[in-house]
Amino acid sequence: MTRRSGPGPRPSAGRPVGSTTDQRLLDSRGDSDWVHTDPWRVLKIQAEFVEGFNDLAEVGPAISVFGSARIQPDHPAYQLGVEVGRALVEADFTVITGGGPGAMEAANKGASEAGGESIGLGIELPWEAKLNDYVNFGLNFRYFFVRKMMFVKYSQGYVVLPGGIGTLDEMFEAMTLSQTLKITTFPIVLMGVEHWTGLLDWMQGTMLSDARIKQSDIDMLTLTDDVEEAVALMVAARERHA
Ligand SMILES: C/C(=C\CNc1ncnc2c1ncn2[C@@H]1O[C@H](COP(=O)(O)O)[C@@H](O)[C@H]1O)CO
Repeated sequence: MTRRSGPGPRPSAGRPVGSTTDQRLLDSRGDSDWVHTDPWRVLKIQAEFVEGFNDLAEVGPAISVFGSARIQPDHPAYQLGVEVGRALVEADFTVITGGGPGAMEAANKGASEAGGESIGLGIELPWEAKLNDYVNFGLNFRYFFVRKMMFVKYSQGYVVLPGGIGTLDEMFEAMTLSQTLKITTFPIVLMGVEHWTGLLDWMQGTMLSDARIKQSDIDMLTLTDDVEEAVALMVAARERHA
Protein backbone atom coordinates (compact mmCIF):
# COMPACT_ATOMS: atom_id res chain seq x y z
CA MET A 1 0.00 0.00 0.00
CA THR A 2 1.25 3.47 -0.76
CA ARG A 3 -0.23 6.67 0.57
CA ARG A 4 -0.13 9.85 -1.38
CA SER A 5 -1.40 13.25 -0.38
CA GLY A 6 -1.32 16.54 -2.25
CA PRO A 7 0.03 17.26 -5.68
CA GLY A 8 3.56 15.90 -5.19
CA PRO A 9 5.31 13.54 -7.60
CA ARG A 10 3.38 10.44 -8.65
CA PRO A 11 4.95 7.03 -8.35
CA SER A 12 6.63 6.56 -11.73
CA ALA A 13 5.07 4.01 -14.03
CA GLY A 14 6.93 1.41 -16.01
CA ARG A 15 10.50 2.02 -14.91
CA PRO A 16 12.45 0.71 -11.98
CA VAL A 17 12.78 3.25 -9.17
CA GLY A 18 14.71 1.12 -6.72
CA SER A 19 13.82 -1.99 -4.79
CA THR A 20 10.20 -3.02 -4.25
CA THR A 21 8.61 -4.03 -0.99
CA ASP A 22 8.35 -7.62 -2.20
CA GLN A 23 11.93 -7.58 -3.30
CA ARG A 24 13.12 -6.33 0.06
CA LEU A 25 11.02 -9.00 1.72
CA LEU A 26 12.25 -11.86 -0.43
CA ASP A 27 15.80 -10.84 -1.10
CA SER A 28 17.74 -12.30 1.78
CA ARG A 29 20.96 -10.74 0.55
CA GLY A 30 19.82 -7.20 1.38
CA ASP A 31 21.41 -5.40 4.27
CA SER A 32 19.72 -5.70 7.64
CA ASP A 33 19.83 -2.05 8.70
CA TRP A 34 16.11 -1.62 8.22
CA VAL A 35 15.24 -3.99 11.09
CA HIS A 36 16.81 -1.46 13.42
CA THR A 37 14.79 1.48 12.20
CA ASP A 38 12.08 3.14 14.28
CA PRO A 39 9.08 2.11 12.18
CA TRP A 40 10.11 -1.52 12.54
CA ARG A 41 10.65 -1.00 16.26
CA VAL A 42 7.07 0.21 16.52
CA LEU A 43 5.93 -3.20 15.34
CA LYS A 44 8.08 -4.91 17.93
CA ILE A 45 6.69 -2.62 20.62
CA GLN A 46 3.18 -3.32 19.40
CA ALA A 47 3.84 -7.05 19.46
CA GLU A 48 5.06 -6.77 23.03
CA PHE A 49 1.86 -4.99 24.08
CA VAL A 50 -0.29 -7.56 22.24
CA GLU A 51 1.51 -10.52 23.82
CA GLY A 52 1.38 -8.95 27.28
CA PHE A 53 -2.34 -8.15 27.04
CA ASN A 54 -3.01 -11.61 25.69
CA ASP A 55 -1.01 -13.50 28.31
CA LEU A 56 -2.16 -11.47 31.31
CA ALA A 57 -5.82 -11.01 30.41
CA GLU A 58 -7.01 -13.81 32.70
CA VAL A 59 -4.98 -12.80 35.75
CA GLY A 60 -7.22 -12.36 38.78
CA PRO A 61 -6.87 -9.63 41.40
CA ALA A 62 -3.14 -9.07 41.72
CA ILE A 63 -0.68 -6.99 43.71
CA SER A 64 2.75 -6.11 42.39
CA VAL A 65 5.65 -6.30 44.81
CA PHE A 66 8.77 -4.27 44.08
CA GLY A 67 12.11 -3.97 45.80
CA SER A 68 15.85 -4.25 45.52
CA ALA A 69 17.33 -6.68 43.00
CA ARG A 70 20.47 -6.74 45.13
CA ILE A 71 19.46 -8.13 48.51
CA GLN A 72 20.46 -11.65 49.51
CA PRO A 73 18.23 -14.23 51.22
CA ASP A 74 19.87 -13.47 54.58
CA HIS A 75 18.74 -9.82 54.48
CA PRO A 76 15.74 -8.94 56.70
CA ALA A 77 13.97 -7.33 53.69
CA TYR A 78 14.13 -10.68 51.89
CA GLN A 79 12.24 -12.36 54.72
CA LEU A 80 9.74 -9.49 54.67
CA GLY A 81 9.26 -10.10 50.94
CA VAL A 82 8.60 -13.80 51.52
CA GLU A 83 6.03 -12.99 54.19
CA VAL A 84 4.30 -10.40 51.99
CA GLY A 85 4.14 -12.80 49.06
CA ARG A 86 2.66 -15.51 51.23
CA ALA A 87 0.13 -13.23 52.95
CA LEU A 88 -1.05 -11.80 49.62
CA VAL A 89 -1.74 -15.30 48.32
CA GLU A 90 -3.55 -16.19 51.54
CA ALA A 91 -5.76 -13.17 50.85
CA ASP A 92 -6.45 -14.56 47.35
CA PHE A 93 -4.22 -12.21 45.42
CA THR A 94 -1.92 -13.14 42.58
CA VAL A 95 1.59 -11.81 43.18
CA ILE A 96 3.40 -10.03 40.35
CA THR A 97 7.06 -9.03 40.51
CA GLY A 98 9.83 -8.04 38.13
CA GLY A 99 10.82 -11.71 38.13
CA GLY A 100 14.42 -10.98 39.11
CA PRO A 101 16.59 -11.69 42.16
CA GLY A 102 16.45 -10.12 45.63
CA ALA A 103 13.14 -8.75 46.87
CA MET A 104 11.40 -9.93 43.69
CA GLU A 105 12.54 -13.49 44.28
CA ALA A 106 11.48 -13.23 47.92
CA ALA A 107 7.91 -12.23 47.07
CA ASN A 108 7.66 -14.89 44.36
CA LYS A 109 9.00 -17.46 46.85
CA GLY A 110 6.38 -16.58 49.45
CA ALA A 111 3.64 -16.66 46.83
CA SER A 112 4.61 -19.94 45.19
CA GLU A 113 5.29 -21.72 48.48
CA ALA A 114 1.81 -20.68 49.61
CA GLY A 115 0.43 -22.35 46.48
CA GLY A 116 -0.51 -19.13 44.70
CA GLU A 117 -0.05 -17.56 41.33
CA SER A 118 3.48 -16.17 41.23
CA ILE A 119 4.07 -14.06 38.15
CA GLY A 120 7.36 -12.55 36.99
CA LEU A 121 7.51 -9.80 34.38
CA GLY A 122 11.18 -9.88 33.50
CA ILE A 123 13.19 -7.36 31.54
CA GLU A 124 15.97 -7.84 29.00
CA LEU A 125 19.15 -6.41 30.48
CA PRO A 126 22.70 -5.99 29.16
CA TRP A 127 23.81 -8.84 31.37
CA GLU A 128 22.26 -12.26 31.57
CA ALA A 129 19.10 -12.06 33.62
CA LYS A 130 16.82 -15.00 34.15
CA LEU A 131 13.51 -15.28 35.92
CA ASN A 132 13.90 -16.44 39.50
CA ASP A 133 13.07 -20.03 40.42
CA TYR A 134 9.82 -19.11 42.17
CA VAL A 135 8.04 -17.62 39.18
CA ASN A 136 5.34 -19.99 38.00
CA PHE A 137 4.24 -17.81 35.12
CA GLY A 138 6.75 -15.52 33.48
CA LEU A 139 7.06 -13.11 30.60
CA ASN A 140 10.18 -11.35 29.41
CA PHE A 141 9.97 -7.85 28.00
CA ARG A 142 12.37 -5.94 25.80
CA TYR A 143 10.95 -2.53 26.63
CA PHE A 144 10.83 -1.12 30.15
CA PHE A 145 7.87 1.13 29.39
CA VAL A 146 5.75 -1.75 28.06
CA ARG A 147 6.57 -3.83 31.12
CA LYS A 148 5.84 -0.93 33.48
CA MET A 149 2.43 -0.48 31.97
CA MET A 150 1.67 -4.18 32.51
CA PHE A 151 2.40 -3.85 36.24
CA VAL A 152 -0.06 -1.00 36.55
CA LYS A 153 -2.73 -2.50 34.33
CA TYR A 154 -2.76 -5.92 35.94
CA SER A 155 -2.29 -4.90 39.60
CA GLN A 156 -4.73 -3.46 42.07
CA GLY A 157 -2.01 -2.02 44.29
CA TYR A 158 1.73 -1.93 44.92
CA VAL A 159 3.80 -3.14 47.85
CA VAL A 160 7.20 -1.47 47.75
CA LEU A 161 9.99 -3.10 49.73
CA PRO A 162 13.34 -1.39 50.37
CA GLY A 163 15.07 -0.75 47.07
CA GLY A 164 17.10 1.52 44.86
CA ILE A 165 16.58 3.40 41.61
CA GLY A 166 14.43 0.78 39.88
CA THR A 167 12.17 0.53 42.90
CA LEU A 168 11.83 4.31 43.19
CA ASP A 169 10.98 4.52 39.51
CA GLU A 170 8.16 2.02 39.96
CA MET A 171 6.85 3.74 43.08
CA PHE A 172 6.93 7.26 41.65
CA GLU A 173 5.30 6.13 38.44
CA ALA A 174 2.33 4.82 40.43
CA MET A 175 2.24 8.07 42.44
CA THR A 176 2.28 10.16 39.27
CA LEU A 177 -0.52 8.10 37.73
CA SER A 178 -2.56 8.39 40.94
CA GLN A 179 -1.90 12.11 41.31
CA THR A 180 -3.15 12.71 37.78
CA LEU A 181 -6.10 10.34 38.29
CA LYS A 182 -4.92 8.00 35.56
CA ILE A 183 -5.37 5.27 38.13
CA THR A 184 -7.84 5.29 41.01
CA THR A 185 -8.26 3.14 44.13
CA PHE A 186 -4.62 2.08 43.98
CA PRO A 187 -3.00 1.59 47.39
CA ILE A 188 0.76 2.01 47.55
CA VAL A 189 2.30 0.50 50.66
CA LEU A 190 5.91 1.14 51.54
CA MET A 191 7.33 -1.60 53.71
CA GLY A 192 10.53 -1.07 55.69
CA VAL A 193 10.03 1.92 57.96
CA GLU A 194 13.74 2.46 58.54
CA HIS A 195 14.51 2.43 54.82
CA TRP A 196 11.76 4.81 53.72
CA THR A 197 11.56 7.31 56.59
CA GLY A 198 14.32 9.57 55.23
CA LEU A 199 12.62 9.87 51.85
CA LEU A 200 9.23 10.59 53.39
CA ASP A 201 10.76 13.19 55.74
CA TRP A 202 12.35 14.91 52.75
CA MET A 203 9.10 14.84 50.82
CA GLN A 204 7.32 16.36 53.81
CA GLY A 205 10.05 18.83 54.78
CA THR A 206 11.14 19.96 51.33
CA MET A 207 8.65 19.05 48.62
CA LEU A 208 5.57 19.79 50.69
CA SER A 209 7.08 22.82 52.45
CA ASP A 210 8.05 24.29 49.08
CA ALA A 211 4.53 23.57 47.82
CA ARG A 212 5.76 21.23 45.11
CA ILE A 213 3.30 18.58 46.27
CA LYS A 214 0.16 18.47 48.39
CA GLN A 215 -0.47 16.59 51.60
CA SER A 216 -2.85 14.38 49.64
CA ASP A 217 0.09 13.25 47.50
CA ILE A 218 1.97 12.06 50.57
CA ASP A 219 -1.22 10.48 51.87
CA MET A 220 -1.19 8.14 48.85
CA LEU A 221 1.55 6.26 50.66
CA THR A 222 1.16 4.00 53.67
CA LEU A 223 4.36 3.24 55.56
CA THR A 224 4.44 0.10 57.66
CA ASP A 225 6.46 -2.93 58.71
CA ASP A 226 3.30 -4.85 59.43
CA VAL A 227 2.47 -7.43 56.76
CA GLU A 228 -1.08 -7.87 58.01
CA GLU A 229 -1.72 -4.13 57.78
CA ALA A 230 -0.31 -4.00 54.25
CA VAL A 231 -2.48 -6.86 53.05
CA ALA A 232 -5.57 -5.55 54.85
CA LEU A 233 -5.22 -2.29 52.89
CA MET A 234 -5.14 -4.22 49.64
CA VAL A 235 -8.16 -6.28 50.65
CA ALA A 236 -10.10 -3.14 51.63
CA ALA A 237 -9.30 -1.55 48.26
CA ARG A 238 -10.41 -4.68 46.44
CA GLU A 239 -13.70 -4.65 48.33
CA ARG A 240 -14.25 -0.95 47.59
CA HIS A 241 -13.58 -1.63 43.95
CA ALA A 242 -15.84 -4.70 43.68
C1 LIG B 1 20.95 -6.06 39.61
C2 LIG B 1 20.85 -7.47 39.20
C3 LIG B 1 19.86 -7.96 38.43
C4 LIG B 1 18.76 -7.09 37.94
N1 LIG B 1 17.65 -7.84 37.46
C5 LIG B 1 16.40 -7.37 37.41
N2 LIG B 1 15.44 -8.20 36.96
C6 LIG B 1 14.18 -7.79 36.93
N3 LIG B 1 13.76 -6.58 37.36
C7 LIG B 1 14.69 -5.72 37.79
C8 LIG B 1 16.04 -6.06 37.81
N4 LIG B 1 16.72 -5.00 38.28
C9 LIG B 1 15.82 -4.03 38.55
N5 LIG B 1 14.59 -4.46 38.26
C10 LIG B 1 13.32 -3.69 38.47
O1 LIG B 1 13.58 -2.57 39.32
C11 LIG B 1 13.30 -2.90 40.68
C12 LIG B 1 14.57 -3.14 41.46
O2 LIG B 1 15.52 -2.16 41.13
P1 LIG B 1 16.54 -1.64 42.28
O3 LIG B 1 17.35 -0.59 41.57
O4 LIG B 1 17.34 -2.82 42.73
O5 LIG B 1 15.68 -1.07 43.35
C13 LIG B 1 12.49 -4.18 40.70
O6 LIG B 1 11.24 -3.98 41.36
C14 LIG B 1 12.34 -4.57 39.24
O7 LIG B 1 11.04 -4.44 38.74
C15 LIG B 1 21.97 -8.32 39.68
O8 LIG B 1 21.54 -9.46 40.32
